[in-house]
Amino acid sequence: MRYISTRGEAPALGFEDVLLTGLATDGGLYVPESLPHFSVEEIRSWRGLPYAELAYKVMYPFVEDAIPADDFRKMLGETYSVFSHQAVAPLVQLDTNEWVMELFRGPTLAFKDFALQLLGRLLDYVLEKRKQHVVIMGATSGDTGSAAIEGCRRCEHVDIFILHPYQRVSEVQRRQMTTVQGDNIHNIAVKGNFDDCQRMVKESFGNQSFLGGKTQLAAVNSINWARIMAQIVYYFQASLALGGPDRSMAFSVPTGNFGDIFAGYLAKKMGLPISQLVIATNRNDILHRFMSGNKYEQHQLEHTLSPSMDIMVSSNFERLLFDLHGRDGAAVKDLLERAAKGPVSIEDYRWKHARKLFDSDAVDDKTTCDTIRDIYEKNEYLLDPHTAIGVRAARNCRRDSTVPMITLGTAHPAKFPDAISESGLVVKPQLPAHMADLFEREERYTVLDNNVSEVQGFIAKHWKNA
Ligand SMILES: Cc1ncc(COP(=O)(O)O)c(C=O)c1O
Ligand SMILES: N[C@@H](CCOP(=O)(O)O)C(=O)O
Repeated sequence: MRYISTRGEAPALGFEDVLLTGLATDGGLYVPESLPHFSVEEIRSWRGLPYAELAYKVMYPFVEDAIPADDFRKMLGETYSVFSHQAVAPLVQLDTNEWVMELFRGPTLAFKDFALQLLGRLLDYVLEKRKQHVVIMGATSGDTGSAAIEGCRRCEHVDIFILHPYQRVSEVQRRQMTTVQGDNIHNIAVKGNFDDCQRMVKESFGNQSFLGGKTQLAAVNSINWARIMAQIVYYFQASLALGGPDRSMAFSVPTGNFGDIFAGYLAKKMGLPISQLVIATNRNDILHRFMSGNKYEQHQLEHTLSPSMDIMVSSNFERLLFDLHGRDGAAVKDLLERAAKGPVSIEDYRWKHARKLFDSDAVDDKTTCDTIRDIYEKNEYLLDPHTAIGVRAARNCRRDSTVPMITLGTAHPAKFPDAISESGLVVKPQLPAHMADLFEREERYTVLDNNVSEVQGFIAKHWKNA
């Protein structure tokens, strides 16, 4: 399998290099040159497989040139054995044909564990083979950071630098990152927002001279293709559990960086019958505004009760734009260069095609709280604020009530106690046993200005062999 850049100028790469490269040298994102396609018969034959084996079936075509089958199976077995539920991604029913898929049963309680537990193992495997070192540089609005640290901290050949927006992640999220001790783990609180952190990461990938040529950067954000690849699997899992592929499914996806829903779009292209994909955003609703009116325009970022989705520059949207533009990298490059300067639109027929692929909704804090409260009162089930946005959008956008609607449950409610109490509930979501002493653990992080040179200088000084 070869991977090509969405901006059309970087060299095509194989899986190993894509894994290590993160962002393409032309500033684009890597996507597979072509996708595997599975027949209904083949997908049906996967019913009842354990999650790790299903993951093997779905993902192996993407990695087969780089990793022998037995090695990949072993990695997947280890990856999904650390989840706390036997089903790995269990489904919870809210109402007739309405479900939440709990993607927060991994070690750091968010959907990021599905990909980052695997990414750590993939990096270890490839770096050990190559006897190579990398510096991981990642941006987080709260969940990617802890999942990346947990997934990669035991890798021998990495140093990890995670940038989070200072005072803009929940206390649980911050502590999940800053209390992990290790000489190769560095948390940086940037006096800015998530978009600033992500911009610094992308700029640093574009010019890595600050590392003095002694090592290279690797990505843990969903700019790394391996992240998206691992997130495709649970769409198959949910569908198979509810009668797919012999019936169609609808999914509602709490959306920020557009990685998770892009994985759903790929699952559909790979043959999974999906009749509806709902983009569910908070008030940082650039994607909903684009879907509603064909205007892609950045507004001032708002701080909401769903901080992990406080994102305006949605990285993976570029991967969709690439497809919408017939995989014309030059057109995507031109569009995104113009989008950095002001509002842009795309040709009407392309936009209409996007609207056939996705529905969308934006949910404000009050409605998020109302949804958390309503579902708790009716179902005695506690939603985190991101999942609540997904459930609300699912209800608002649903096209066919006979089709199962599955909202991706992206985080555990215990990560966001403020949103739960804001919704008027007195119930206190409990952290699981392995995190019971989180508030007693010692924290370690460095606060830096919103300045890329300062951040790069810090990394250059602190990585192991600097
Ligand atoms: C809890 C939670 N829900 C939803 C999202 C949005 O996912 P994506 O960025 O893949 O759109 C994020 C952040 O990525 C998240 O941390
Ligand atoms: N919500 C994310 C933001 C980063 O998204 P990613 O999927 O590109 O890593 C977070 O919690 O950090």
